[in-house]
Amino acid sequence: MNSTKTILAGYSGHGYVVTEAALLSNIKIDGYLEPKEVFPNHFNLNYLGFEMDPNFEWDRDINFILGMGDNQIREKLGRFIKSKSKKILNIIHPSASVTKMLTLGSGNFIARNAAINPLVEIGDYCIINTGAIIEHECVIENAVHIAPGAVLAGNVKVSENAFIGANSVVKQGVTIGRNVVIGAGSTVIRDVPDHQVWIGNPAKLLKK
Ligand SMILES: CC(=O)SCCNC(=O)CCNC(=O)[C@H](O)C(C)(C)COP(=O)(O)OP(=O)(O)OC[C@H]1O[C@@H](n2cnc3c(N)ncnc32)[C@H](O)[C@@H]1OP(=O)(O)O
Repeated sequence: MNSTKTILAGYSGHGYVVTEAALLSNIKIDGYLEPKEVFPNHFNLNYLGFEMDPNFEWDRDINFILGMGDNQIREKLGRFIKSKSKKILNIIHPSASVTKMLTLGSGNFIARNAAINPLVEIGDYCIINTGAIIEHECVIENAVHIAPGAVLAGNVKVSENAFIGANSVVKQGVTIGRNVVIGAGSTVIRDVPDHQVWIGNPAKLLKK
């Protein structure tokens, strides 16, 4: 009998979306982790404490699901969980259309109606959100969030911790730097250096 528990870390807005996708994928969630019990408890999950609590029992047989939307928090927790030699599941909504020719790390979430074409590489702890389109040969590094409806044309590279805003478009071959934020509805036609916020069409620097 398999006694491995599956536990969701982070049970609020984004966590609800991940929870629904997991349940639709027939993944049973044994409970959630938060600093405090969450009300209302929309999915009637069991409260199992907080992973940063010194009394948390790491020696149990646990697989984790990451439910937090913030890139840096998600990456930090993902690395911490891995340091405890625990597995972090990828959650893929059953309606997502995902190539078999995908290289995928762990702790990722691929949301409802996302589309991912061949030869894409995705690292760990990423969110490919609702209806996002990831075209051929894109490379997405760790802890990236591609927000709902965003389109990455072919051969785009998105570096660690970047956030590509809702409904934005990134032209083929463009590289997005680390910790970059692309504002909602932007069209990015040239490379964006690390640690910058760009907006508009064509996208331009808002701030560093
Ligand atoms: C499931 C989910 O919900 S996932 C989340 C999806 N959410 C998104 O995609 C939102 C992405 N975030 C944004 O677009 C934000 O507006 C940011 C990060 C680009 C900028 O945020 P802030 O730093 O707070 O900027 P702020 O709101 O002060 O605006 C600064 C200026 O930029 C303009 N601006 C802000 N965002 C945008 C945008 N997306 N496109 C065009 N102009 C913009 C503002 O009008 C303002 O211009 P002004 O100075 O002439 O008045």
